[in-house]
Amino acid sequence: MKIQFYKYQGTGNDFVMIDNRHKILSKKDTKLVRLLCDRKFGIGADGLILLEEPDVKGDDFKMVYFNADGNESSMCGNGGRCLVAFAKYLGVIENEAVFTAVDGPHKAKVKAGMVSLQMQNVSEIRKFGNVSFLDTGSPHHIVFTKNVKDLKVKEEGAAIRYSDAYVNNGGTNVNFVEAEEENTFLVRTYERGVEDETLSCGTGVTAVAIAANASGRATGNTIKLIVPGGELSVSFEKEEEDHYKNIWLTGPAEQVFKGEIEC
Ligand SMILES: N[C@H](CCC[C@H](N)C(=O)O)C(=O)O
Repeated sequence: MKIQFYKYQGTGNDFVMIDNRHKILSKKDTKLVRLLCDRKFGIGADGLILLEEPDVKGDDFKMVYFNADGNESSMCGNGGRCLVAFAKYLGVIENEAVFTAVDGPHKAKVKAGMVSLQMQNVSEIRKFGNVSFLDTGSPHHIVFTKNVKDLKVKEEGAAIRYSDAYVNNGGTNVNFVEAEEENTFLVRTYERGVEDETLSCGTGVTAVAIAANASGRATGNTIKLIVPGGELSVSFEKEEEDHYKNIWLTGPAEQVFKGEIEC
C-alpha cells in the first residue's frame, strides 16, 4: 500500500500527518504506526496523527493521535496545533478551526504563522511540595526544580513514569521545570509513549503554566515556556482555586517535508 504522508513539527515535537478522510489507514494497525514513527526503519516521529472526517456536526475535522509506540493515546497539544496547520495547507480550513479529539472539542486559530489551540478546562490539581499533577488532555507529573539543563531526563523521567504511583494506571508524562524569570519557565519533558525526552510537549507546557500559577510560582495569566525545541506561550483565566478556563496554547507549527511510503 502506498501512503502519502506529511511531516510536521511544532517546537521540535514532530509528527507524521496523514489525510485519512478516505480511511486508508486502520486505527488498529499498531505495528504500521510504530514502523512509520521509527527513526531508523521508518519516517521517524514522536507521534502520528490522522486527519479524519468529523463525527460531530459543525466540526471541520476529527483528530486521531498515536504515540510513537503505535498506540492511540490521549491529547497532544503540539500535534493538535500541527494538525490545524495541515488542515489549512489542505484547504480544509482558512484561519479558524473547530475539531474534536480524544479529550473533546477544540477551537484553534492561525495568525501570523502561529497556531493557537484552546485546551480543555482544568478543575483538579494535586500538589505535593515541589511536585504538581494535573491532566490537560494528557496526564503530567510536574517537578519544579533547578539546573534543569543538567538533568538526565530520560532516566529520571522513566523512574517516575514507571513508579508505583503511575505504572498500573496508564503511566504519566513528566515535566522538569525551572523558573527563568517572571512568568517564564524552562521545561524539559519525558513523554509517555515515546519513552524518551521530547524537545517539546504541548499538554506538558500547558500543565506547567497552570501549575505555576496555581502554586503561586507565576503571577500572570500569560506564561512563556522555553523548551529545547523553541518557545510556546500559554494563556488562561483563573475562575477560582485550581479551576482554570479559556486556556490557549500558542506557538509555531511547520511542514518539514512530504512524501510517499510503500508499506
Ligand atoms: N505522549 C503523550 C501525548 C502527547 C503529548 C505531547 N506530544 C503534546 O504535545 O501534548 C501521552 O501519551 O500522554
